Amino acid sequence: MSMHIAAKAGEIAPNILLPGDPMRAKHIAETYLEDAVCFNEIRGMYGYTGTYKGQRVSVMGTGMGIPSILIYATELARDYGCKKMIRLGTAGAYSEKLKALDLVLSQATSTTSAINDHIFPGHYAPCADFELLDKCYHIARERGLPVYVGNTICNDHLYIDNKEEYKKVWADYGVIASEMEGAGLYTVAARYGAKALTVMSIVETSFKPGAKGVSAEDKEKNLKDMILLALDTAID
Ligand SMILES: O=P(O)(O)O[C@H]1O[C@H](CO)[C@@H](O)[C@H]1O
Ligand SMILES: O=c1cc[nH]c(=O)[nH]1
Repeated sequence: MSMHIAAKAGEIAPNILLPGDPMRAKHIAETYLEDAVCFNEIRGMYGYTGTYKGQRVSVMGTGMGIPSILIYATELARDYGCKKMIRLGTAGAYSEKLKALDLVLSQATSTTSAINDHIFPGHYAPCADFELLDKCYHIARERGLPVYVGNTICNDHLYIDNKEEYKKVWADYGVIASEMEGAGLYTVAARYGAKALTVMSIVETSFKPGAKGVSAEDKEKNLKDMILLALDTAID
């Protein structure tokens, strides 16, 4: 067991999905994994291991924000040997071409966080593992999913004054969407020799059509599409 994860050695699979929301981890395990066994309940951060298409896969929540995911991703990669770490989460649109429920694969991530300022003598550029990114993109295209790949921003805040002006600065330089954990995940994965990718669904956009008009059925289909995309990317 590590400081925040109760699993014994070998109870967590090398390939793991990492939603921010622990209840989403529970939903994925109960709905998409066979023979899922819970390996963590510490702090309500549920983690499960089961099988998908005959292969062992784990899923665990990470909480919100870089400090939270840094703790879990470090323990999973360093102490449990996780090798493929796929974050799946929700995001805000910065590019005008994105609409609600589009999928975004974070190729690289800018950040407002200072996590790396004390490690490097310059500015580190956290990026996705190319193999995972390439595989995920091609599966999404084969399935006809609305998928976009690009630089994203990992913010330390969700709420900010003058949000539209703030977004425009990043969007003017090609940043397409925002979330709050990816830079931590990509940095830790690199440090411990794991492959990482962030897959996101757009839930907030000030552009048309916005997220408010989206039906419950479309949301459910989008969640299912994203989970199956992440699972098929995660297996060997
Ligand atoms: O849906 P998740 O994975 O939590 O991701 C996004 O949603 C949360 C904010 O609502 C932040 O954690 C952000 O990164
Ligand atoms: O704008 C948004 C929406 C969801 N999650 C974020 O981090 N930002």
